[in-house]
Amino acid sequence: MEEEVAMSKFRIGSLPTLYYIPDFVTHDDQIHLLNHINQAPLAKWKTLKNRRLQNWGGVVHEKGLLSQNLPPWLSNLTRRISETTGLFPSPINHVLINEYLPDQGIMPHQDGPAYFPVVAILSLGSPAVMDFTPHSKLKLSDKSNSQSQDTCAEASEMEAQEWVENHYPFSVLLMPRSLLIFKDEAYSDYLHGIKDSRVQQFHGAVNLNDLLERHGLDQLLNSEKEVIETNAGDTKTICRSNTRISLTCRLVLKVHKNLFKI
Ligand SMILES: O=C(O)CCC(=O)C(=O)O
Ligand SMILES: [Fe+2]
Repeated sequence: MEEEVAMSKFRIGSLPTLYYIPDFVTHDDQIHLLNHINQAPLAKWKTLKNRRLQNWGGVVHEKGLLSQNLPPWLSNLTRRISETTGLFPSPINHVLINEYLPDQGIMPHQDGPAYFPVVAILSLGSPAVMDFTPHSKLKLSDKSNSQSQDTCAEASEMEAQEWVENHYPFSVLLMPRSLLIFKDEAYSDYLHGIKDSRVQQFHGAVNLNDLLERHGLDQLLNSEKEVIETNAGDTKTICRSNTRISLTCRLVLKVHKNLFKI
């Protein structure tokens, strides 16, 4: 609970479990991290259809993590994330590094069941807009399965309707060097994804007011040349011109020591 109080100043939007920490790492830290990521052997990259990724900490299976120690340049970062947020019950042991070219993104998805339901994502390079979409299908079928046939059908339908009415899609503007954290409801009731387009709109982003309060629009526009305002302030877009690198830091509670080198 104490940690949630410490984190409360970083809460964004209407969900109690979504946090955004601007400038979590310095410009020098960003260069240092990017150097390590870019110096990794080519074989460390796994190329998917619409992005490349590096997997650190071991292999995640349904039954847990076949763990490998994180290198110090990553464990220094994950230790800081744990200490600052106080939201991880034991040290973060897995980091996925995603690389996106300006027209690449990630499909709406929910993170796998092997992870403890808290995720911290550090953004580096180009900004991006992350969209959160209520996960209604699963939620509704969960509810209808758990109710006993006819007697509860009506109550269940009302509950489902209420659930839909209380869950809205929203987006978050992920600026370079920021840390996004989401857990519990934001983790389980929403899919998250990034559109695979170079131009992304962010005028409805739930952290926009915080960013504007902190930087002012002029500074935001000037500091990141990819952030653009058009139409007399109505439409705000980013136009990604560089690579974005994200570090998704998570915890797998069930760990098997990996005896084999991978
Ligand atoms: O790149 C990001 O910001 C999101 C990555 C993500 O959702 C994941 O690795 O599961
Ligand atoms: Fe994810």
